Amino acid sequence: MSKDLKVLVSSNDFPESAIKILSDKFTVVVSRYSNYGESARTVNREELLRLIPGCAALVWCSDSPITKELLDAAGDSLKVVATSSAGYNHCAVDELRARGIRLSNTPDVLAPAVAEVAVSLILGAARRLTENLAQVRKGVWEIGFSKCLGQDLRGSTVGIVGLGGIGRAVVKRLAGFEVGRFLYTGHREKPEGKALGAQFVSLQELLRSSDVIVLAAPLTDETRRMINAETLAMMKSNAILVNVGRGDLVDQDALYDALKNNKIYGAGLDVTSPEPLPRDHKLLTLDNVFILPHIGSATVRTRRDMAELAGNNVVRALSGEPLLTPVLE
Ligand SMILES: O=CC(=O)O
Repeated sequence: MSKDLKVLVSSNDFPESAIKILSDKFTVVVSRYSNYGESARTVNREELLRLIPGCAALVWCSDSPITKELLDAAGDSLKVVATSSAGYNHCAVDELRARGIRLSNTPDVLAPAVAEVAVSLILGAARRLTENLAQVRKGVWEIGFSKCLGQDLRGSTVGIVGLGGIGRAVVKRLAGFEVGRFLYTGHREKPEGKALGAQFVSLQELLRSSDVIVLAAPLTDETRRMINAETLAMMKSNAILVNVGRGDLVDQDALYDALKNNKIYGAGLDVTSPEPLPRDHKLLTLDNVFILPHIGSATVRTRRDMAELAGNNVVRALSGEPLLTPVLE
């Protein structure tokens, strides 16, 4: 390891403790800009193109796409990309593979925080928080024996699509809500499912039986728009759909139609397509959707843990050791 090796950090808000992990060993170059907001992203793109030539590692701090243009500018010196995120659908995996560049992500460390947001979304949709909060703002409180009544989690069937770290953390957190039964679906039955008392079923069975459906799957060609007009039609009329994965898991036009026509009860979304969702988007006209601005992992501790894991992956890669959390070795 040597200070001759340069590491580029793609955003100016990367935690100090993670910068230190890198700067103890390498020369660290940090972008002057953040990646949040379209205008910052635009200037940051130029900044990164300017800074990346000669860098051995790139720490990526957002879910904006890593472009071929950036990888071309990096050239042969780039050995590893460490994305500070669990999802890596923005990471041009095929390009990295073709160039022999290693890739790491930050799974697991964010599962508890994302699961907390999943629980918030379930409660937000089940207890109709969008319309109830609007009542408070308007000064018109209409709660009676028939108006604005929500749904109980107690006794409900909760279906998890994708029993990875986040899915499992959701089940653990919901256990205290006296849920009736947990179902899950995915590529195969998992021993962890049994340990959690969750039953493995097909996607169709999960959609037909669940009162609450939590999408905790990565975005891949297989999962893209897995929730569409056809699969929404399989859901119960009291179903609540929660998405903490990626916006493109859901066909939003079909979701809008299902919510508008009360084909399902409600939705809670931490992720949308695009992000930010435009202020005039039709989903924002509905009372029965509770939307958050992609804050799943946004706690001080979790963002720091993610950043430090990304930093340690760079250290491992540049010392010729196996990555801690590899996507591409
Ligand atoms: O969405 C957040 C992540 O993938 O880390």
